[in-house]
Amino acid sequence: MSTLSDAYRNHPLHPNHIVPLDFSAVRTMPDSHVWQPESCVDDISFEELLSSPVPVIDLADANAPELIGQACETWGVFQLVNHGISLSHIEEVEHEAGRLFALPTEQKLKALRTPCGATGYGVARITPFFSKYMWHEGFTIIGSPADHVRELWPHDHGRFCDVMENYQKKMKGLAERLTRLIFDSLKISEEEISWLASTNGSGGSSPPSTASTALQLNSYPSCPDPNQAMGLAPHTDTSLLTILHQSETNGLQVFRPGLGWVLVPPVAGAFVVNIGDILHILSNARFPNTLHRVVVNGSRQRFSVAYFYSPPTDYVVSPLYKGLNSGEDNIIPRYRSVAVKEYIGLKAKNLENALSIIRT
Ligand SMILES: C=C1C[C@]23C[C@@]1(O)CC[C@H]2[C@@]12CCC[C@@](C)(C(=O)O1)[C@H]2[C@@H]3C(=O)O
Ligand SMILES: O=C(O)CCC(=O)C(=O)O
Ligand SMILES: [Fe+2]
Repeated sequence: MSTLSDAYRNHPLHPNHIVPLDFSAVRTMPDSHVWQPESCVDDISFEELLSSPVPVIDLADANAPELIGQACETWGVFQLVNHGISLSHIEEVEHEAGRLFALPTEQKLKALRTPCGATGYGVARITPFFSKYMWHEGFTIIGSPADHVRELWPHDHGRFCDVMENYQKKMKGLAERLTRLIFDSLKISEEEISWLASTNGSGGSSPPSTASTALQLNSYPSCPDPNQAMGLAPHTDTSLLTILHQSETNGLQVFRPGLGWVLVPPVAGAFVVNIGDILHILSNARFPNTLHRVVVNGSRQRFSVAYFYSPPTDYVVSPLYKGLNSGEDNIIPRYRSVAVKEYIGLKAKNLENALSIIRT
């Protein structure tokens, strides 16, 4: 069975598209990082934001399944509170991420992602598609980060690894729970998603889930001219769904057609859940794959931690949603079937057109 790392191995990156800037040494904006003004600031006003906020859903609320279904359909993104993962666990992850990004640049470069690799320190994978660089550095983890982290802290890598591995386990449980709720709202049966582990909480032994998952630590250093910079350029996630925690500094914006860029305000302990391309395909385009970006700050460094959850890379994705009522049955599939690994390859070559290539 192939893995997420295998899926990226066939799409090597140019070395120029791996190494982040040494942000600690920068006092003025290098031209390589200056974006056209119109691509940076055109977010909606505070008043508009108040009248159209990204939904915040309490997972302990009896209506949560219905509210999640609605949010997926209208926004493709929502904030989740009362999800059962304690703030102290999240803060531990942020603390370790902060420790990593605070290392001197030459130290961080010891954990640099290789051109054919999927994990380690480096710029965002979408970098080659833009003529300017982003004000961002990242660290990607798939499973155990030990190989990279040993290079960073030869005598003291255990704590970082434990925290990240433990967090991935928690995220996986939450991702499975959300996936079940979401598929339920689409009237897609468990049999059609056999790759999803049956963690029914009854204590019985259950088959291991083979979902593809990755944890991405993001750092957006404070920037001498935030209006000219881009933290993370507009993109959709490839995943089925992404569960993100953002530190207390504003930065994440989602694009709402007809409205513009809408801030997703940080809520302590909340997760931002957003629909990725794979769920957009599975839902036969009923759920939008939310376009989002990150703007940066003039005085504060911002961190976020994103957990990407997808079916196994060999799984063939096709529109499973056939309508909620029998009258709607057999609605026309908007996309052809595509294996997860094939889709990753299409996106690695055509960031913006991957979905149109598989459109029927
Ligand atoms: C599983 C993954 C999704 C991701 C590529 C990756 O291998 C790990 C990094 C992820 C990330 C984070 C920043 C935005 C993004 C588009 C990118 O460039 O790297 C996503 C990728 C994705 O969703 O395709
Ligand atoms: O930093 C953020 O808030 C968003 C990060 C993101 O979009 C990603 O990692 O894909
Ligand atoms: Fe993203």
